[in-house]
Amino acid sequence: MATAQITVSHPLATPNGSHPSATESPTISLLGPNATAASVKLDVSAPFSAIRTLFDHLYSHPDDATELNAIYPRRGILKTAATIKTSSDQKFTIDLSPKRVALIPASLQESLARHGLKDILDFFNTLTTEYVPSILSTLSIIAGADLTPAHSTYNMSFRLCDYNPVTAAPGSLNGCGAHTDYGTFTIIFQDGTPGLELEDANAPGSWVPVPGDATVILTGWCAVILSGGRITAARHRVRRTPGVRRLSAVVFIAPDLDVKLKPLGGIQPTRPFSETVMRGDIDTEVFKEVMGKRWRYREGNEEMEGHEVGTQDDAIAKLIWA
Ligand SMILES: O=C(O)CCC(=O)C(=O)O
Ligand SMILES: [Fe+2]
Repeated sequence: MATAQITVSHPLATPNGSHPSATESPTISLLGPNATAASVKLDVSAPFSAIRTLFDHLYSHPDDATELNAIYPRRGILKTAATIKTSSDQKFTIDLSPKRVALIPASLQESLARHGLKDILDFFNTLTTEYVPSILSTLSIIAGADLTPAHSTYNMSFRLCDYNPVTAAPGSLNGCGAHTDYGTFTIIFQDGTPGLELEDANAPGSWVPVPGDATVILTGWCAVILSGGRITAARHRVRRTPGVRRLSAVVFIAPDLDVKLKPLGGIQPTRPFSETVMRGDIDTEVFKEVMGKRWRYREGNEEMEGHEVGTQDDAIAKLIWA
């Protein structure tokens, strides 16, 4: 296995949004004055032409899309709510994981392999074997406790996003509504098209654009909890430019499903967590279910009762903080 050298200089020593030059040593530069978001230089790039090919193939071959969706009948793999819903995120996604890939029938695997899937899966495999362990080690330094034992099963998912101009609301600027990812960390590859924005932690409601060619690591709620608040998580969103297509490839890494989400042993929390969290009542699986409902509502894939509508971050904040 290749070992990626990922080092982080002291967060405050790295100016906002600065990019390390080839000769400089940090290969990660933090996008803000804390550990919520970093722009990274990785020796792997996402195969965007294969990603475009796979989306276009599935749009023009509905039988293949139907067969692919059948491996996960509950919600499907290719999500296209934006073709009919104007208020949801105006994007299409392909949501995969190692478990789901294994369920794709061999004949469909072969056909999709030729239409981009092979290159895409090779990319995700390289990325996870070469980079995930070193990113976890780096985050462990910031957390002050070893995060790796809570990630022994590689609970991860792969998402391809197509912010396609042809949706129910072609003029809408809403590509992906404001949210904080639920897991430990997320790696986002972009096709060069801007749109991703981070909320300024010191000025909520104020959004900072990320350069369209940056590869970004964002931390999520599980990292916040396990690190006792030492790691904070960046809210982010994607704005569309009407008429412009944008593709992204995203890996979500979460703790193992049975990990109790509470500050890891030995960590003194930076602010008090709820009793529910401190008792260890919530494991990753339950947390994902709680958070997933609002997530799917925003993305147009699940309906909600009127009184339940609120931002997913408000609901999580209420659950985890004292
Ligand atoms: O497409 C992007 O750049 C980000 C997508 C995202 O934040 C997500 O799917 O959670
Ligand atoms: Fe996200």
